[in-house]
Amino acid sequence: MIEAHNIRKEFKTPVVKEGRFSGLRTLFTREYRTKEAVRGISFQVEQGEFVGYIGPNGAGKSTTIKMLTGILHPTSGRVSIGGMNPHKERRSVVNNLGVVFGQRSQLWWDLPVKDSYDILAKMYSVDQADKERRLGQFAELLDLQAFWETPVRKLSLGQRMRADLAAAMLHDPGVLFLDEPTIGLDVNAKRNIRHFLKLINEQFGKTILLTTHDMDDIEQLCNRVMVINNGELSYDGTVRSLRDTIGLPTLITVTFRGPFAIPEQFQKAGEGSRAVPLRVTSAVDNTVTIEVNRREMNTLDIFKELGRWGELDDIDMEDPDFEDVIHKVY
Ligand SMILES: Nc1ncnc2c1ncn2[C@@H]1O[C@H](COP(=O)(O)OP(=O)(O)OP(=O)(O)O)[C@@H](O)[C@H]1O
Repeated sequence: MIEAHNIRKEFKTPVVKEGRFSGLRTLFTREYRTKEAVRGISFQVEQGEFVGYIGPNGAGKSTTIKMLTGILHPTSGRVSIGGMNPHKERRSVVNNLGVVFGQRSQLWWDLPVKDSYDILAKMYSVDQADKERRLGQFAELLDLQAFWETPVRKLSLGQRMRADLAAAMLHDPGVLFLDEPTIGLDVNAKRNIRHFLKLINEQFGKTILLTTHDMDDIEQLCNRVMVINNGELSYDGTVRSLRDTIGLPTLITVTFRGPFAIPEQFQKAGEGSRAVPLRVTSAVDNTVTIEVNRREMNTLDIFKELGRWGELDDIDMEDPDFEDVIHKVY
């Protein structure tokens, strides 16, 4: 469906001169600096997948998306969407593509929301019946009626994002590229957008590539995540196995009823404590905090081990925050 085969992108930027008349000299300079923004990336996204594409600022995400949408031409390598080259067969590819940029709208700023849909329907040759049927559906799912007549510039950010999503879906594309669709939104608005995205992926079978800095978006929506770092793919797999690969510890807080004894090999700063999968990090009164690597010890064994220390009253387990996992990859 979406295919990138060893794509690279180099940008050549003029070297800015220092000193007096620097601007003028830069204008006539022949010196260029080459920046390799994407350094030979390959991946394949199948129909109906929901894939997260993440990486630190400047890693090359937008450059990749621009190559996939045909806005930029790869310096080398090959891209195809539904078997077509987005640069050469732009018209056909665009008909099957919806794009949402959280940072800017594709709607007409001064026009009422509904007028933008009229223009887009004409641009994509969507007939009247299809337009009305789809808008009816989106109006319900995204609650668009409340601001149907409002000029786009007067919409709240959450409303604007909902209006933009409907716009991207109006011509019923099979593939969606979403760039930060929840940026700046409050908890409720994020939840609504995520609910809609999940629905169009699961019920309508849309293939979605999502770029975001919000790790909750990734955890809640994506089956698969690709991490780009300094222009190269550093991970491509499930969110679950990314957690496992990184192997950050799960935090366990256990309260004992009555006396308990921590075996020496699990004690806080005990020599060799690094070698065991379970380490006590603090013990205050009857409450003990423990770090455990779940790759090395399963839940049942953890419970059995703790049961040997004393009579258990309460246990709380906290898996590592996905945000922390990602920091490890970056
Ligand atoms: N038109 C351009 N000309 C020169 N350099 C560019 C151009 N576009 C991007 N770059 C450079 O390429 C690198 C990758 O940029 P890109 O915008 O793809 O990163 P990103 O992962 O999308 O970052 P962010 O999360 O900040 O949006 C950066 O170093 C950026 O400065």
